[in-house]
Amino acid sequence: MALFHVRMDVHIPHDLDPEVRAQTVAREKAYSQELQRSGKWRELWRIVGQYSNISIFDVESADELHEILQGLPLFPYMDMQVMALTRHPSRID
Ligand SMILES: O=C(O)C[C@H]1C=CC(=O)O1
Repeated sequence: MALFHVRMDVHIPHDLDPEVRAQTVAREKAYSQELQRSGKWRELWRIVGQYSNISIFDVESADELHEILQGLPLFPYMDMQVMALTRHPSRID
């Protein structure tokens, strides 16, 4: 098990065909909800005032996370920052 904190900033071009945009966003939603149901996409939060999110992924490896992120329909329009997480020694649970 490996936990990762991911920030995704979405930059869809303003001149992208509105139908392509709507279809891509709909596919992104279905893809992310399937991964949430599987437990791999553990947290998904909107950053207030930005077309960005903070996510926590619970996956087997960095390679698996890479596959998941590359499979995002919005991947071509995103900047991402990934941080690998490990357990803090002061945690009590
Ligand atoms: O809206 C976003 O933050 C981008 C992306 C992440 C999940 C989803 O449904 O869309």
